[in-house]
Amino acid sequence: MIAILGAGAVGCYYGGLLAASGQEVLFFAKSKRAKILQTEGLNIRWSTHTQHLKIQVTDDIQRIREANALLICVKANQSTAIANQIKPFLSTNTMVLSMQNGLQNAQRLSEVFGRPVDVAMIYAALAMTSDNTVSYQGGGHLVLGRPGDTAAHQDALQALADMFHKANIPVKISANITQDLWSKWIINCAFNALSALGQIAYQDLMQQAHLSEIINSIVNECFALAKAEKITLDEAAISHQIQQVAIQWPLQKSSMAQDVMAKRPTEIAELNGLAQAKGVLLNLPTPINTVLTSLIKMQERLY
Ligand SMILES: NC(=O)C1=CN([C@@H]2O[C@H](COP(=O)(O)OP(=O)(O)OC[C@H]3O[C@@H](n4cnc5c(N)ncnc54)[C@H](OP(=O)(O)O)[C@@H]3O)[C@@H](O)[C@H]2O)C=CC1
Ligand SMILES: CC(C)(CO)C(=O)C(=O)O
Repeated sequence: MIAILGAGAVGCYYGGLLAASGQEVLFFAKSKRAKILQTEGLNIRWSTHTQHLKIQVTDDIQRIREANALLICVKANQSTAIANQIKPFLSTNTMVLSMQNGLQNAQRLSEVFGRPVDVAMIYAALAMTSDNTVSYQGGGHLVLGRPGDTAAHQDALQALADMFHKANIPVKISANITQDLWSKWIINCAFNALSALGQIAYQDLMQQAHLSEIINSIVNECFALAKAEKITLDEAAISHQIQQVAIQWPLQKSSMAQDVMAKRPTEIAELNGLAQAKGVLLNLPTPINTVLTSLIKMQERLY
């Protein structure tokens, strides 16, 4: 059984596609959402039509013990709490995959579980538009890896890749997971907080010269942090990907924009807040990441 922990945008989209491919999937959700999903089913809203799926859902965390694969789809700021909650029920054979943004999820989860955890970087634009509807705005491919990987772990990654391939989800196993994690993290630092503060979609964001200048500054601060940590990045490729975000997902607002709109705690500490923290440690200036972190924290105080 594939366990989907967290029936939000990412959990519902990827879990829904895995279930639609005929694989056994059990969604773990909080009781209100579990009830709605179990009785009314899950909708995936594509641009042309809405796909309706009957799915299996529970709020009984103990059933994690039945899982062959566990996909962690809660926000990164909930990783440690949820890991402690499920640890007593997690079988030693269960493959664990973090499907979250941020640089620190695998390390956090593996510290609690006492074993390695794989990560998936998600290049998709998704949003919940009701308790049982996820709206797809584009993309969808995954990049998988295990931080600190050695060849011995390739079988587990291949098994996870096969699981996604069966559902026609494009997957790449990373040749350099640290580099890929940083690249995705920089993209999130560039867009998530700005989109949240302005409740602005990526196309509108990039069309405004003063905002794209801020994005350049955020990215340059992150590049300097990477250099100081001796992480080799393909800076031109990341800058290109940043331009592509507005082209591929013009109407998407970041997952942080969705959090602010719903008055939920954000992942700011994992994104621009982490850049700020790294800057302090490395004695490097990160003024723009620091200001964005403060502004998002002020938003959170207004809830
Ligand atoms: N949305 C997107 O397009 C993308 C998101 N991501 C990343 O994916 C990760 C997931 O994001 P996303 O799906 O958007 O977030 P959502 O907030 O939509 O989903 C997270 C879900 O987990 C649930 N949850 C939290 N704690 C528990 C718990 N103890 N038991 C069961 N369920 C729980 C939440 O419920 P509740 O809200 O009630 O707390 C919520 O439904 C994040 O790291 C995000 O940055 C990455 C790429 C794209
Ligand atoms: C890929 C992207 C930028 C899509 O919106 C995302 O990761 C997020 O919103 O958190």
